[in-house]
Amino acid sequence: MKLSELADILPSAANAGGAEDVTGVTADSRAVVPGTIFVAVPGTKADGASFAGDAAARGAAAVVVGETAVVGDIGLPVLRVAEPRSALSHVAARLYAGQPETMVAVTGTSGKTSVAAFTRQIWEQQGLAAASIGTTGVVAPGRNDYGSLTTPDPVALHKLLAELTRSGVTHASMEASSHGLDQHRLDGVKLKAAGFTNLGRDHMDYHPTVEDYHRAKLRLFTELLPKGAPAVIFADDPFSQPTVEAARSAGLDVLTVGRSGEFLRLTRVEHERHRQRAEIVADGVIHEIDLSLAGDFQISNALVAAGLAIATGTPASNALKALENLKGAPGRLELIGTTKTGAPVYVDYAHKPEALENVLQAVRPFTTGRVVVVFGCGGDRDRGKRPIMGEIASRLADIVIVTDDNPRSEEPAAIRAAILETAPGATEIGDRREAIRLAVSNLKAGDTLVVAGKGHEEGQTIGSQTYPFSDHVEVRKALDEVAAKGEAA
Ligand SMILES: CC(=O)N[C@H]1[C@@H](OP(=O)(O)OP(=O)(O)OC[C@H]2O[C@@H](n3ccc(=O)[nH]c3=O)[C@H](O)[C@@H]2O)O[C@H](CO)[C@@H](O)[C@@H]1O[C@H](C)C(=O)N[C@@H](C)C(=O)N[C@H](CCC(=O)O)C(=O)O
Ligand SMILES: Nc1ncnc2c1ncn2[C@@H]1O[C@H](COP(=O)(O)OP(=O)(O)OP(=O)(O)O)[C@@H](O)[C@H]1O
Ligand SMILES: N[C@H](CCC[C@H](N)C(=O)O)C(=O)O
Ligand SMILES: [Mg+2]
Repeated sequence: MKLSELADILPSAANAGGAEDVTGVTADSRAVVPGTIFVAVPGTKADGASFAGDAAARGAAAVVVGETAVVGDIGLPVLRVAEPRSALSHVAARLYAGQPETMVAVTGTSGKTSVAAFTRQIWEQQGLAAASIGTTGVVAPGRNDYGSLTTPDPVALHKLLAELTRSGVTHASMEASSHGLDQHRLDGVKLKAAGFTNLGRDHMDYHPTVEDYHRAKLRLFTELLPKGAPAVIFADDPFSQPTVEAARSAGLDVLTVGRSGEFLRLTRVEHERHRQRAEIVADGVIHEIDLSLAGDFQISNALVAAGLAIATGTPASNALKALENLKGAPGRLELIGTTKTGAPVYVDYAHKPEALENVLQAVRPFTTGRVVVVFGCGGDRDRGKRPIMGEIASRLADIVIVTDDNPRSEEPAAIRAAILETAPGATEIGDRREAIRLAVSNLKAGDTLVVAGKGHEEGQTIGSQTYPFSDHVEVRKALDEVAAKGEAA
């Protein structure tokens, strides 16, 4: 593609010269090869513009910078745009062309991974070639890649979307993180619909205020969805109303779901041990649905997913029927096993206050004994959530074991101490493996154990090293050990 063919995205490209072919785009000068457009974005640690010379030396076709960036004479077209990150996304979408015909995105503090996975599963059950993209990775026909970012950077994202499209995928659901929205990673994605789950405390290390955080999430509705497109909004959250208002003023077709929802109204829930029965009214018709998932919050996620599927063409009765076969996303209130006496052990990804609160409340109705929780807080992340999570754990669990969860560059004991400040009765065991062993070995009939914070993760990051570690594997081992001891005794 010629540079001038990108003139609608990069206005100054029209007369920049540069006859040679543009072969790619990147925001990292180290990834430049001859023919690449280098987009200099202002980062948290460095200003991309300071790498323009490096990009030129590696053969960049042109450099895209913000309006005020300072770039010396590098012998290349320097194209100025108002928002380099947005330009990066649009150029990536053009160069790595091809997107599944029906794409939806979901945002919210908690539930994104679950909703993205559920939406894919509903589509799959209709016989559609569907994919989901997010924290736990990419799942598509014949493909299950472990993930890293919740919303991939635009270059990786568009390469992926193009690949999925080539392999025949027509439907894709993706997570829109607040970082991703704030950094314009989704600006080049053509969305048919979007969903909102809830808003709680998160990423206070990145966003200055909760309002700023909410505003970043709202971009999905106010800037990315085309006018008239459906916005599926969970109705029972404190932030539902402001989200509905923002979506309405952006001219979207607002579809609310939940107990106070109008599009899908939840009228009754009966909790059973590892499943629940829900009554959902859609367009005046009552549907009785048996979900094989535990937790009220999973019903909320299932409703948002059903809303997205219906809004993009799946008949309501099919979408709701499909909820009966949903499988939870890996590490989201995932039942790993039970002790000999029947005490269930769950692995869950709750690593923020509202999530921990929800998961502990979710297991209470079917716990006749004690609720036991093992958790920690990540290092180099929001410090403010530590005492909040300590308080929640001691209020909602009967036994609290505070352990490590990716301490990263911080002193692990100091992280634990910040949690323990508000969880005075808790037991402190830094070694996560030991913490899990102790918790499992003390379980009695009627108890429920939740190992929270790492979910699907496969590593424990201590300092700058990531060691293989999986809650799933450790719980399994602990359950086997306890069973073996029981037999030996
Ligand atoms: C905090 C954050 O969001 N960082 C993102 C940000 O990086 P940054 O601002 O720190 O970049 P920087 O180091 O200051 O460098 C500025 C620019 O110079 C470039 N550079 C740098 C060095 C060089 O030699 N040449 C060069 O061109 C860098 O590639 C970058 O484009 O811009 C980069 C390029 O777009 C992103 O890749 C990077 O995401 C990193 C990988 C990251 O870890 N992000 C996490 C926090 C994240 O996005 N998480 C969310 C939310 C998860 C959740 O909800 O829990 C997610 O969607 O996963
Ligand atoms: N709708 C919900 N409301 C409250 N808590 C939820 C909800 N859905 C999930 N959770 C809790 O949050 C955890 C993470 O869920 P999920 O991975 O689906 O959310 P996410 O938004 O993708 O999170 P992340 O941003 O960390 O990837 C779950 O393990 C559970 O504890
Ligand atoms: N995407 C989140 C995941 C946090 C998971 C938790 N295990 C932790 O390490 O804090 C982050 O990197 O902040
Ligand atoms: Mg996620």
